[in-house]
Amino acid sequence: MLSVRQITQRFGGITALEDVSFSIGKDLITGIIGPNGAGKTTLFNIVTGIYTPTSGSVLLGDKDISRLPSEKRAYLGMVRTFQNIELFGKMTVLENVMVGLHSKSSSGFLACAFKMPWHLREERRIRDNAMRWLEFTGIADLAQQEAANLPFGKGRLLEIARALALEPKILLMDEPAAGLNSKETHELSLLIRKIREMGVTVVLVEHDMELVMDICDSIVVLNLGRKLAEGTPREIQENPEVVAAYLGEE
Ligand SMILES: Nc1ncnc2c1ncn2[C@@H]1O[C@H](COP(=O)(O)OP(=O)(O)OP(=O)(O)O)[C@@H](O)[C@H]1O
Repeated sequence: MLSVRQITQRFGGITALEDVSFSIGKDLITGIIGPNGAGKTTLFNIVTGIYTPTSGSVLLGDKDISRLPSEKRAYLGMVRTFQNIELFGKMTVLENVMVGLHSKSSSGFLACAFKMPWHLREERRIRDNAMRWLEFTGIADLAQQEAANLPFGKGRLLEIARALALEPKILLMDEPAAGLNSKETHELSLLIRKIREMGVTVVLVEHDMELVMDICDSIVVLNLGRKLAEGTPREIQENPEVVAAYLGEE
């Protein structure tokens, strides 16, 4: 469904990625891992449209999206979450999810300004829909709290709720477990599985090896800008080259 073909990325004299190719299976959870400096963030930024690769392409189905900006990729069903949570602090938790839905709303400015009946109906529909995603991620009880007051782990769940409200086909997550304690990480693993069961393809860049091995159906390992291995968690754990790359890091 999503594939990268022969991606090379250079920054001046540094080659961050060289000739990286792989495909991501529909309705699966795919993890991208690798030691520090392997090129994971660079690859994530290319897939999500922040960087245009020096060469190579990103395909969604048959469509070459390598040069599409992030917001256009969102229209095609690719939505991302950030490692540094980006929420509207002054708004409530519920409003944070509603904001994303308003951008998809059909209700125009005048209808909104004059509070026309169809606008109010639309507003209620958006509110109910946003609430549904707060329930899905387990934070409905916090709907009326200011987002700035949320504990870190709940903020991460809110960011996931907001991304899901856009009804992505592919959810790309940048280190979703970063900063979470072990209980929160366990809850996150259950949530990511639930997202897959809903028929959403999940791609994550993640340092937490336990989480990756637990939830991923497929793993791509990068090392020094190249693809070192690709396979099931078991195949990756048993791959001597992968083990050596990680040991070399210590
Ligand atoms: N904007 C940039 N300009 C110059 N060099 C860069 C840039 N971004 C990344 N690099 C270099 O590219 C290489 C890969 O970096 P990248 O951040 O993608 O690795 P990573 O696997 O995400 O690492 P980490 O696990 O430490 O976050 C590194 O050598 C890095 O210094």
